Amino acid sequence: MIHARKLTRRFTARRETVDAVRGLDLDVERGQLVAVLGPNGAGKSTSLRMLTTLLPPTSGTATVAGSDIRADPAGVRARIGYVGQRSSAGETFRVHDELVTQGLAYGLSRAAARRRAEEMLDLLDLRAMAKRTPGTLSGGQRRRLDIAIGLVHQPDLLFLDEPSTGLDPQNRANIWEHVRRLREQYGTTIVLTTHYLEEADTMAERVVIIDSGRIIADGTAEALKSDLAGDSVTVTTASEPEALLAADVGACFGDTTRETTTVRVKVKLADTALPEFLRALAEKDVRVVTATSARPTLDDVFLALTGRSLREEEAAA
Ligand SMILES: Nc1ncnc2c1ncn2[C@@H]1O[C@H](COP(=O)(O)OP(=O)(O)OP(=O)(O)O)[C@@H](O)[C@H]1O
Repeated sequence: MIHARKLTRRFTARRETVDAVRGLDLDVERGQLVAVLGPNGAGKSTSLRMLTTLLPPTSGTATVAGSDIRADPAGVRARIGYVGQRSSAGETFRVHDELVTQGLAYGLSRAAARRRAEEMLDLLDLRAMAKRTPGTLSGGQRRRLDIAIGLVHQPDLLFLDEPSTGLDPQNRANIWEHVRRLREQYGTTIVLTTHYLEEADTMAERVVIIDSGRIIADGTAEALKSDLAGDSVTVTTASEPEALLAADVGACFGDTTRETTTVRVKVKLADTALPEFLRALAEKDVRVVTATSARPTLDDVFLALTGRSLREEEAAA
């Protein structure tokens, strides 16, 4: 569905240049649900805008839904849907009429546009709002309308730029529910950007992490977490000298850090490492007060790769 090679985009504004995307190589197969994750300014939107032909690349090539983004942008646009960060719905038409109008704009016959509008009202649970104007919809409903508009021409591939940003947790979950339904019913390939680590982790089958215009990790959330971050086991000891001893023992298991009486060890699999570690500590007469194990998050993956916390950067932004 997508084959991008060395895509770059440089912006020049007021004599300042920004290399927003620096050599994007990406292959997405039909039917995949891919979440593109990264901090503010990482280049997510710019990448999507190049792949959707909204922005010409500075260099590089890409084939999207069978057409070259430079040689045949119209061919790309005919077969993809794109839902940007800003709402694409106007304010004057009612929801149903807006969907029909968008269908006509894509060249559907009036009958086909009506049929498709009906389908979209059901798929995105918008039927109760069919006669309302977009201005009267809630944030979540409006987002669903944007997605419905992006799907009117039945694209094989849908790009969603931060579909759940700005929504409360319940509406975010609801958007994901609809994204999943879309995939199950139509087999649509979906590429979306998100800031939400937990969403990318639990909802997408593939996570592409972008930082400073480059892909720094690509795989299933599980694989990224176990390959790049690993589990950890943490013990607190009864005294600081015992923690020093525990840190020595921990070093035999993996990278170990200590803070006063707390010792944290990175391990491959915490479930088996924790009892072994505790046995080794008992042999050295180290008195363990608490013992916990933790699975990594995608933030730990980002931290391992960049030395920065995505969560903290988002909070600061
Ligand atoms: N039209 C433009 N002119 C100049 N710089 C731009 C332009 N568009 C984007 N940039 C810069 O390119 C970089 C990447 O921006 P982009 O919007 O792709 O990031 P992003 O990962 O989507 O961020 P966010 O999560 O905040 O939407 C940023 O440094 C941004 O300021």
